[in-house]
Amino acid sequence: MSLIPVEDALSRVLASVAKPVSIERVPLIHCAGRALAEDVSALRDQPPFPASAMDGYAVRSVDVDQVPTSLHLIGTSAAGRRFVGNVGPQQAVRIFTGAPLPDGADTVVIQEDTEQSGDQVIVKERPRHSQHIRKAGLDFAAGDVLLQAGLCLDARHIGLAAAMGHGTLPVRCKPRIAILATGDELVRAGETAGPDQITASSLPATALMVEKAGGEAIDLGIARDTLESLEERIQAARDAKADILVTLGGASVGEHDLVQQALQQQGMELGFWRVALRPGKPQMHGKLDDMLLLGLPGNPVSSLVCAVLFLIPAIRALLGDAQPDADPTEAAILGADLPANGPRQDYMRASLSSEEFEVALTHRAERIPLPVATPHLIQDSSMLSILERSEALLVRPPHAPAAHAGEPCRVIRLSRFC
Ligand SMILES: Nc1nc2c(c(=O)[nH]1)N[C@H]1C(S)=C(S)[C@@H](COP(=O)(O)OP(=O)(O)OC[C@H]3O[C@@H](n4cnc5c(N)ncnc54)[C@H](O)[C@@H]3O)O[C@H]1N2
Ligand code: MOO
Repeated sequence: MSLIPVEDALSRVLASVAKPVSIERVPLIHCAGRALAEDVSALRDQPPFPASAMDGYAVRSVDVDQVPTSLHLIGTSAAGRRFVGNVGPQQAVRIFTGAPLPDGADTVVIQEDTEQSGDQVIVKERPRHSQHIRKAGLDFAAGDVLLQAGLCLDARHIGLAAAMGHGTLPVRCKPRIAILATGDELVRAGETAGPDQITASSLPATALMVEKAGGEAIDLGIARDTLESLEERIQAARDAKADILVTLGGASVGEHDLVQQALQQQGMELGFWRVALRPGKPQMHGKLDDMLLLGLPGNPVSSLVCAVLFLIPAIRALLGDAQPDADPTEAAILGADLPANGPRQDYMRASLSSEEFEVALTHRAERIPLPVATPHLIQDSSMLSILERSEALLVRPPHAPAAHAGEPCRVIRLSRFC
């Protein structure tokens, strides 16, 4: 099978997501990071009544045209307990921030512009008509659609939803992503490794990316390099009703790379295997009944790159995102000279400098600041210490010509995914 371009691979992955996951109602405080499933409208006006924005006195503006003037205090309107009655000529009501404006009053005089003496208040400064009053519905009105389906909910959305009168929101269920590391050489994080062993570092790292994207990570542990061990864990993923099974490693061509064979024995329909990218060439895709299969390569940097390119968009599609294939790159300036690229799309680990270049765009007069992306000299896909020092992946298309420092380039910011 020849290498397929990254865009084709992504289209095939997304085409194999049949439909978004179902919807559940969740209390607001548990909605952080969840994907809103439906448009949500306000159940009431906010504020629901004309309200005072200041502590002071509610008056009729005609009574305070000439100042100083003395008004008769007839009661108090507090937040949560309104004054019942009407403000008549030469009358005032003591009012506090957030309290309903009494009938008859049209202006609030702030406390600092008055003097109170018994049941009289002397207004010393002439107020602007209707000052310090928030009209009913100033913020929003009942029926206004303020939260759109597809939003990834944060504290701002939750505060707004609460003010709109909601206690729960309809969100997409978390897509269930089973993650299976494979290899005789692997031990779990924290376990003592034998002399020929290493830690399955991409198991917790991938789980974190899944959770950040709004999925639920199901840790299937480590399968050994036997068909029996692999098939047992694949069955565990089916039993867990996983939407996606992600395998880590065993995707390449060696005798111990049995993942594809094990999946095929269970009935996998292979989508593609091997993509024209670096790192991550052995990436595999398929389906086992309704379960999407993503075989990520074993090298931990390769698995992270493939998770960014294929797994996260698949999770977004499951969450009902209308554009799961939205371009994740942004503009930057190259910080070093680079040779011409080969036939695979390259994702180079790069640091992003905080000093930003001012760049004149050819098609626009304005100048925009851009970060400088400097690729690390060593690009070994096993090296996590370099990945940790990389804020971005610098994307180089297949056969890109040699490039020079200062030229425009495209980068993927890793903080969006990791
Ligand atoms: N003859 C060829 N050899 C290799 C090719 C090839 O095309 N022809 N491709 C290379 C590339 S590119 C990659 S990437 C790797 C990936 O192959 P596999 O997916 O089969 O990965 P493994 O062989 O199982 O492991 C590779 C490497 O990564 C370590 N590993 C595995 N799982 C984890 C994990 N969960 N966390 C951390 N590290 C892991 C494993 O110990 C190996 O060191 O193949 C090349 N070879
Ligand atoms: O493509 Mo491999 O993923 O170069 O390391």
